[in-house]
Amino acid sequence: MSEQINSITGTSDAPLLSVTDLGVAYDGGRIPVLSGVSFSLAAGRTLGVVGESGCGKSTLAQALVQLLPAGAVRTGGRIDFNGRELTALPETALRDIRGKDIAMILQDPLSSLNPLLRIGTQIAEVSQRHLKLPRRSAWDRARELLASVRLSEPAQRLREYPHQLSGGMRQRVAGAIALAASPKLLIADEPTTALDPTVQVQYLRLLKGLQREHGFSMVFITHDLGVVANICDEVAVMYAGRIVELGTTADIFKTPAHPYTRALLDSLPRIGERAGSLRAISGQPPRPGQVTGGCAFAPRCPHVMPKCREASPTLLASVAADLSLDSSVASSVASSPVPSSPASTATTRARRSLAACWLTQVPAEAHA
Ligand SMILES: Nc1ncnc2c1ncn2[C@@H]1O[C@H](COP(=O)(O)OP(=O)(O)OP(=O)(O)O)[C@@H](O)[C@H]1O
Repeated sequence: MSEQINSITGTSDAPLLSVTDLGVAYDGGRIPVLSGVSFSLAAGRTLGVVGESGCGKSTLAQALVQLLPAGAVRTGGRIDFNGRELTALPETALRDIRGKDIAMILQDPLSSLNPLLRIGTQIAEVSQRHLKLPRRSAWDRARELLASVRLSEPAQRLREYPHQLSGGMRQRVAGAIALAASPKLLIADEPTTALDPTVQVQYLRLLKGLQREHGFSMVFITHDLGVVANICDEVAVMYAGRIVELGTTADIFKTPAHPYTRALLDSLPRIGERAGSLRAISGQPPRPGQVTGGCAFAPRCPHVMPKCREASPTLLASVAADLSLDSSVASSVASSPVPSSPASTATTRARRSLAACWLTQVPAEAHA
């Protein structure tokens, strides 16, 4: 599976991060919240993880650093990072990796910053701990990091406390802390959601610039496809705890295959529309534990077929769905071992992405 996914990203290098068939469940393992999640990410690339609220994005972020909340357990799968299987490491080894090789930026920096400690102390302690810098050098580095996240008067900011800064400034401090030990992977969980739109744009530019400079990979979690378009090389679209479409940002935006991806794109405001006029997708996503068999999106899908309610499709090679195809043509695309005539037409639009949808799947040989 990961070999196939790598071929989508267009990178031949061994991935920095590889997630295979990851499952997580709450309530001591009884309520599945992530199922069969697989993807890989090469060095220096950014994967956007996108989906509506409650689809499992933050749970995935927590699972990546092996910091699931109480009551949640990994039910299967593995996570490989930088040549090591994270899911097999003891907690002591994980503690060395978190904050050093893998850093996180969360939506609300107040929840990650200590209100009682000066900004400088909080940044310096990361490089003291993980890079073993002496205190003086760690403070010098903290000042440089504050300058690199474009915080004005860095020397003065070092002596301030989180409450003395605006939300945008605090998020820059969170960025400086995340970069303090030169991580290979940055996981950013909705880092711009709480910021004003203009500050959001500045912050995304900053992150992209820092990534170019330092070369880290990013998993960027967001419900906002507009943000994805700005910052991500690849996109994983999540629905009800599964990845339903995975491909390059260009493919996902130009030729979305999964009806849910289309619905997300259709919900974006169009040029000329009033700001805030986001069209909601009708219906609600299922809550964890409510998914019973079949495709979880079937109850909301305008292209649902009987098969969709019977069995859950896995993430397989897809064509850019011509959703005007009637369902008989669509099912021939899905089930024919050698593409028949209408399917051949469809395979001319075959592209390098995966989708978990009966309507859009084609046999692997059609991609040759
Ligand atoms: N500690 C918990 N115990 C039980 N269920 C939980 C817990 N934390 C989250 N959940 C449920 O797991 C599902 C996935 O939550 P998660 O926070 O990962 O989704 P999300 O996509 O990040 O949503 P949002 O965008 O709103 O943050 C949700 O239905 C949520 O209610």
